[in-house]
Amino acid sequence: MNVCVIGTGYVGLVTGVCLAHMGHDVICVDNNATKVALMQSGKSPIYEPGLDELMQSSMAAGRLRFTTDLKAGVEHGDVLFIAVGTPPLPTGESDTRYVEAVARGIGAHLTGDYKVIVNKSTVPIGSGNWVRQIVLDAIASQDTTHVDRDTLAQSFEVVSNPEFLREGSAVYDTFNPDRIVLGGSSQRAIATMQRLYAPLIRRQFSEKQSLPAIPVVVTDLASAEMIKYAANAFLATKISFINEVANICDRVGADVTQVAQGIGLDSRIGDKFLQAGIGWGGSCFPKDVAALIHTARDYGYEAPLLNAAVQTNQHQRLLALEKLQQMLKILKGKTIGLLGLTFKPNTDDLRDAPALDLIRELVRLGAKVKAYDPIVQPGSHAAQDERLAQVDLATTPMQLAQGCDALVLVTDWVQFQTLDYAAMAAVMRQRIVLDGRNALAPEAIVQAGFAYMGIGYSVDRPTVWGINVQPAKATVAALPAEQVA
Ligand SMILES: NC(=O)c1ccc[n+]([C@@H]2O[C@H](COP(=O)([O-])OP(=O)(O)OC[C@H]3O[C@@H](n4cnc5c(N)ncnc54)[C@H](O)[C@@H]3O)[C@@H](O)[C@H]2O)c1
Ligand SMILES: O=c1ccn([C@@H]2O[C@H](COP(=O)(O)OP(=O)(O)O[C@H]3O[C@H](CO)[C@@H](O)[C@H](O)[C@H]3O)[C@@H](O)[C@H]2O)c(=O)[nH]1
Repeated sequence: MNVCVIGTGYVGLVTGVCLAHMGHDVICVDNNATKVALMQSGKSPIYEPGLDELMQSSMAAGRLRFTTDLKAGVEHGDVLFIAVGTPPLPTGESDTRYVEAVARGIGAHLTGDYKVIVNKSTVPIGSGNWVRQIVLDAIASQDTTHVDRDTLAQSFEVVSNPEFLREGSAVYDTFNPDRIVLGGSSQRAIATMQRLYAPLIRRQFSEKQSLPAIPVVVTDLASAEMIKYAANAFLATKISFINEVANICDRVGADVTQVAQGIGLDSRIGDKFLQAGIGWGGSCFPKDVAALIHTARDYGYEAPLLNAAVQTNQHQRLLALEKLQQMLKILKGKTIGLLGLTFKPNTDDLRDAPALDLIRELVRLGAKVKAYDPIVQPGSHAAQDERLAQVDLATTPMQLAQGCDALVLVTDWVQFQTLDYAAMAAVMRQRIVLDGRNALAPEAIVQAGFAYMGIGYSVDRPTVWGINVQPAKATVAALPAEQVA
């Protein structure tokens, strides 16, 4: 089928590339000419494992093109995906101006051939009908000579098809979704979408044909839109829940990693998204939970559970600061080294990253902040972010450790598990590791000469400190087990 994807951020680009890999003929449109030129040269503007290779092979096969020309894209596509950003406004409400601009642009270029307009962006409940109206308004003001306006008005339908991919595993997630959600009232539009996704649903394009077909949820527009918000809100709440349990573990002397394992084995709970740490961030959870709370408020409902999930997260995101203060007391003049900056591993995305809150507060308290991130390297695009202006970016973990009073693991990049911590300890001023993701082996870190703190770890494990442990006791606790009498 002929497909047009408008907006080539994480979602648009990955959707376009994967649909091309499935055999469709895809044009991706973006209004950022620099980005389009980069993609035309076969390079992805985002860091996403596996994307470049797939992109280049589909381009070579002639099934994937990039342009700034919306008209060409609209004329080409039987299915037109809207995949532009919906960032948060200061009120928490979703900023839908980019979706609106694209819907207007589509309406201005419709040809009279049947097209399905797909809301792939995460949009407020009710946006499907709103997009339809914007397209109709644009048709009404279209300067058409070739097709009458009634024909144009009947030539399209709107479907909601929310996206559930995660950054860092976006390609894998697109080819292996847990479900596909299609919202709309037109049988023809839904059938078109099912035809589009048929190779994916039956996994016909890959070697994974023996796996069961991917479930397709067909529903109305509003329910499809709500499924997206409810999924993200549930996952964010689940993380806030385990973080709250971790904070209690810290106080009572239990180990949250063991607790997570213990509850996760209950199939009603499940073992995913139970990793306690310094809070959830990224381009989606914070903005989507805020948008759902805002929608609830618009309808006179306060959504107390969602508000509590956000509140717990706000506390969690500054927990590292609290723990550093417990250990180092005065942070003014101290040097803190951050291991990782991005909101999660395998992405260069800094949107709403917990590291940014931590940097802001450490700088405010007079600490010097250094950071090492495998992707956000000095000179990289991501490193230009003005919120990193006061951060001394290191090019190696050793360079990071030099002169630090403490290291904080902020992002659980897998390579941080196997750094030469003994060598790093040797060049530090004080030897403290605060593992903000519970990603390291505490015993190995202590053996390398560090005092180790996790999030929600038990004090009865001799090598680990909890938040309520006084420094004197903690010094003893950090010694190798045989020396703790
Ligand atoms: N990032 C994710 O992991 C993810 C996952 C699921 C859903 N979503 C949702 O998908 C949507 C897109 O998110 P993203 O992170 O890919 O966004 P993004 O901000 O990374 O990218 C948006 C792209 O749209 C382009 N654009 C803006 N206005 C345009 C216009 N008028 N015409 C053409 N192009 C235009 C921008 O240049 C940019 O390249 C959002 O609603 C988001 O909530 C994101
Ligand atoms: O057990 C966990 C799991 C995640 N996180 C944090 O939660 C945030 C989000 O992580 P993740 O969900 O893996 O990343 P995203 O790429 O933001 O993906 C989420 O947001 C996307 C955008 O809506 C959705 O499509 C995905 O389904 C949803 O998982 C990150 O800061 C993680 O560090 C934890 O703290 N503990």
